Amino acid sequence: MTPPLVSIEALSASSVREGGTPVLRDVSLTLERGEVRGLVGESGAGKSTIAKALLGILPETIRITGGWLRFEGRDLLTMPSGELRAMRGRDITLIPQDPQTALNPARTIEAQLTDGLRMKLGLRGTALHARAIELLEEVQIREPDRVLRSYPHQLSGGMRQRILIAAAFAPGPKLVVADEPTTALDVTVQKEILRLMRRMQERHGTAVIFVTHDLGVVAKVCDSVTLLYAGKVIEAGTTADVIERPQHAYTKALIAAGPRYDRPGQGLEPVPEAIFRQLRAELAGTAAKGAP
Ligand SMILES: Nc1ncnc2c1ncn2[C@@H]1O[C@H](COP(=O)(O)OP(=O)(O)OP(=O)(O)O)[C@@H](O)[C@H]1O
Repeated sequence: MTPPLVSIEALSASSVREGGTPVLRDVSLTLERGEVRGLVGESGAGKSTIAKALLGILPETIRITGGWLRFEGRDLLTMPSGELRAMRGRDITLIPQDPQTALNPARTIEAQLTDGLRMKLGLRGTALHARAIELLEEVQIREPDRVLRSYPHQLSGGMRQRILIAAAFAPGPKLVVADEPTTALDVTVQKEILRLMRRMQERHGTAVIFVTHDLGVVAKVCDSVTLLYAGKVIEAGTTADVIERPQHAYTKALIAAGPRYDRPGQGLEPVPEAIFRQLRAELAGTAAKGAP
């Protein structure tokens, strides 16, 4: 039987910097080929830690204390670093949060876009240039020749994010990790970028881990969702199930808190303090269960 594309089993991690504070608590999730899964939670929930673990770029100050992280059945945590490096940027790519800082201000778009194509796909010369043009056309950038000659500061945030999306899909990856790819953009541009991401994902059949704090974004682009709080999975399922029939009080409160793309103007209730008390009690229960 083919293993899922990504399989995370009982993954636990702690922060060395914060005196051993748990960062992930027994997190399990799977991602099938072509599936788009939202990883949702507020700041500090552990979303980026999971994303970084998948890309093999966890900082030394975060230590994995248990569990498995498999990609096509192979454990990424024990994979030799050379293999992991070869896989990163080819089989697993990243769309970063902030298009402003992700691009080098001193190099043209063409120089940056073609780096990956040269290294990962071995393209050279006119074939390289032609592929760069094609990529920009695919993300609906007009005048791609001019854009390739530009420097990042000459382009808008939305244009820069389109370029990073093109770069992430260029090597034909099996998995794209999108780390809050629309947070730094204004609302109208956000919607365009979400539509573009979904179109690219469908066209290429790529699986996506979509990191976001916004359930509205999940409703728009994700097939499934895993909701985290303080490193623990609170609720997971298909997007339709979780949004239409949330089981946990925290999920219900987040949905009420909005913003909801499908119900503009509704919501915006803050999450009640009683729900955070309940979450903290549940976390204390987890810690007690895990203790020797
Ligand atoms: N480099 C690091 N070293 C040690 N601990 C870290 C590091 N980065 C984050 N942490 C801790 O790990 C926990 C989870 O952080 P993480 O960045 O994964 O959350 P997040 O859900 O992605 O939040 P955000 O939306 O703010 O990015 C937090 O308690 C944080 O303090």
